[in-house]
Amino acid sequence: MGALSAVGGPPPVPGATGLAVTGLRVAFGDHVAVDDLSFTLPPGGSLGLVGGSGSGKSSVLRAVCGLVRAQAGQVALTGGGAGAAPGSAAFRRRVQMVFQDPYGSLHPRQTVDRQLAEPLAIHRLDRGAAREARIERALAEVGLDPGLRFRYPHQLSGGQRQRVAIARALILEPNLLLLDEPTSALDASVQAEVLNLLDALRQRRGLAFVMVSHDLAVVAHLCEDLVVMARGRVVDRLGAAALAAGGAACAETRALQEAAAGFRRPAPPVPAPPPAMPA
Ligand SMILES: Nc1ncnc2c1ncn2[C@@H]1O[C@H](COP(=O)(O)OP(=O)(O)OP(=O)(O)O)[C@@H](O)[C@H]1O
Repeated sequence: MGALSAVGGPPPVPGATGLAVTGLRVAFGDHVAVDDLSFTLPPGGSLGLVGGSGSGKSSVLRAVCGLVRAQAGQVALTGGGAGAAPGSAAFRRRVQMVFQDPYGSLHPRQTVDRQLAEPLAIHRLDRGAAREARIERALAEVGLDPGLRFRYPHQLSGGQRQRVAIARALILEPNLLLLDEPTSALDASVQAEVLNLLDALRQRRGLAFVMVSHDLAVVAHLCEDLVVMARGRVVDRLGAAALAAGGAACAETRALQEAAAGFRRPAPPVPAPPPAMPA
């Protein structure tokens, strides 16, 4: 990614869903990973969760979608999704997660077709022509060639695997995507393709995003707002434009900005113009 750039975000669409997390606490034994954490995501909005390693970012996403049990706090959908209670089938349909490592999140012995059909079967949406139509649409939406439909994960590139994982998340037509470092396992050029795909899907479908990333440039590119975490707590909240402008007031945010600047690759040298031909 290049310099940090702010995004405007799509206008809210009717039925767009948001998220309210209040007083969330997640502990693993004696270790408190998330401590009294609250944030809101407006319907159709996009929020980046950033912070150092071990600050609790992934635990927040896992608690929101019910993969880990929260010891305290509330998770509620707002906007069009209000009323779908955590744990209900309606919530599981509306909220989908995309993981960092598509190799780990896809079943190694199942074809793309089967991976995409499974959520449809769970939610009883696989009757008759609906199964075919949904699978074909999901593949097209993530730009995957229909010829890859009966391949296994090991027969795909890393970028193709992550597209399958995104298609699997989209096939139930969710309103909120939880993205846990969705591009960090990919090569830089493929990262940009997948980020552009996510951005386009968000605009097209009016999706809301919560995205965890180490990479401030990635988050600033895709998200309008950022929450900075340290030691399981929120220590800063700022807009992508403020992040791009630099000079955050919070020490943790500044440290992330400095780390991002330190890792930014220098621009490639501009080739010298060819020598002028004698007249
Ligand atoms: N299943 C688990 N069992 C025990 N401890 C866990 C578990 N999951 C996370 N932790 C611990 O909780 C803390 C927060 O982890 P978490 O993965 O949420 O952080 P993170 O900010 O996403 O880190 P990273 O950026 O390195 O992925 C860490 O100290 C981690 O070791």
